[in-house]
Amino acid sequence: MFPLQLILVTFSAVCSLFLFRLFLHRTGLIYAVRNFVDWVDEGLHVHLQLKVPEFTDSSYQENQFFRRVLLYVNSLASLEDSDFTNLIAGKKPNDIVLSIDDDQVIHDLFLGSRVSWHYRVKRDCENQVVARSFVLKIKKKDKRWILKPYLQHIHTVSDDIDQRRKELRIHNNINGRWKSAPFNHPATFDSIVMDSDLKSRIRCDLETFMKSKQYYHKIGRVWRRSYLLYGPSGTGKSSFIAAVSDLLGYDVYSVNLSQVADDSDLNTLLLQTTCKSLIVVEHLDRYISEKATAKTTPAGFLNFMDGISNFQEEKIIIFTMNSKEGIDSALLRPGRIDVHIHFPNCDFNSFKNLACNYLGLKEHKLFPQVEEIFLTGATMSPAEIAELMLVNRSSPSRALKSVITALHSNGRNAVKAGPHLYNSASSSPVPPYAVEEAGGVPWKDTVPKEFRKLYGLLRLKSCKKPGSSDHGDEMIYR
Ligand SMILES: Nc1ncnc2c1ncn2[C@@H]1O[C@H](COP(=O)(O)OP(=O)(O)OP(=O)(O)O)[C@@H](O)[C@H]1O
Ligand SMILES: [Mg+2]
Repeated sequence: MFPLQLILVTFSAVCSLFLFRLFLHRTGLIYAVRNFVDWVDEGLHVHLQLKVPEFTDSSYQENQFFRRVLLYVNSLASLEDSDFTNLIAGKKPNDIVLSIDDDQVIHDLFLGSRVSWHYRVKRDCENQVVARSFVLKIKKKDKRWILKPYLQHIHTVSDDIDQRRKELRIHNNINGRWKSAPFNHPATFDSIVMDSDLKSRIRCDLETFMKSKQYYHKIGRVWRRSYLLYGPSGTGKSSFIAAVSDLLGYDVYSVNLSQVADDSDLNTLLLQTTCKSLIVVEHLDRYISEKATAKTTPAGFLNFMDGISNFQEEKIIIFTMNSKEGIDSALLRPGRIDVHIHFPNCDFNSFKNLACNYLGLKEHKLFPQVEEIFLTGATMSPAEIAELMLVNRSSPSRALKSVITALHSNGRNAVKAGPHLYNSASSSPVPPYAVEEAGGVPWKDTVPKEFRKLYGLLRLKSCKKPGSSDHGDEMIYR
């Protein structure tokens, strides 16, 4: 009898606690309780107040730190959670941003310590702003260990916001000089169709890189990262570069190697690039195969890559190729290329993503038919499929039928041409959208043995072609 009573009492206590919590939440009382606890906590500590005026008193010059604090405070999640704040139009169309209101106090948590920002605005009799300032309030006991890192943190965050907001530019080399223009490519990380797991790994890799200055310096490496994007034409490599530029807020320096006069020209161009930029060399395989017209020497090109690797801080370098076959392994070795990303032709999954993006379709009665055709080994590039969807967007059924017809004829051609390397998942030696850290061959674990054997044979054959070895000692263009 006794244990039953105990269970009943415990059960009713848990239920009452739960109901009480629910009541607090529903009525907003929990908010009042939290405010009260904060108020008591504030009263129990001695505080230090630091003023950040908009203008310096002496010379009436703009205080750059005020601008940084304004950016920082407006980005705080606690502003979103506050009782009242301003909504204003952002710089991009349809962009709405939060902005702190006169006399508002916003709290922030840094290294476990609570700090607050009070936004003070002085107005004249015509309601015009005369002076603005922020007052930072921190506990005196925390000052010694949080103030310096906190101010540094504000610098970093505001830099990051600045970087994302600035107008992106693309620089192209013409006659030994960079010519720049606004870069308004619409591709974003969300609009790129690729395996979602791989996409988030790449996004994470890029974002980690951005935050790793201190780590790189600690291990004595130059803060830069290089990527190789390889795959058939029209699979999204250039769109991906635009998406990376949009994600990081980095300008693009697109190196046109055929416009480079010689090695020293290439070197000078490199020195003229700014930090926080993407250096892009597209279609490197094509340039390498045109040995006769190449104006840089192999050593000059390796110097260019090493120049970025050894001296150029806060840069991302992206190379694109249609195929890695026949490329000298010295060019692709770890340290020169950190990450290899494969861009394959469409499989059924990427087709479905394109159908969702371009036609707004999540399901359709023709999907099983499309899947069957993909299973036969037929494939097309995302660019080809996207184009068919775009022109037929007013009728999704017509769009799908045209994709089916095109896949059928591609499939027939593919059968006539025999197996080729970059096909859908079933016939490709490299899984769709593979990513390899330099030196790694992850697909070995996932691809059936027979395909690896077949790929081995194909590689052997292609290696026998003169000058096509990717393991050879000799340089690939002379
Ligand atoms: N993975 C993809 N996701 C979304 N759109 C894509 C993708 N691949 C291609 N497209 C569409 O096809 C067009 C051409 O793609 P993109 O220029 O990026 O291909 P690429 O791989 O750079 O080709 P190339 O090797 O010929 O330079 C893009 O404008 C885009 O609309
Ligand atoms: Mg391209």
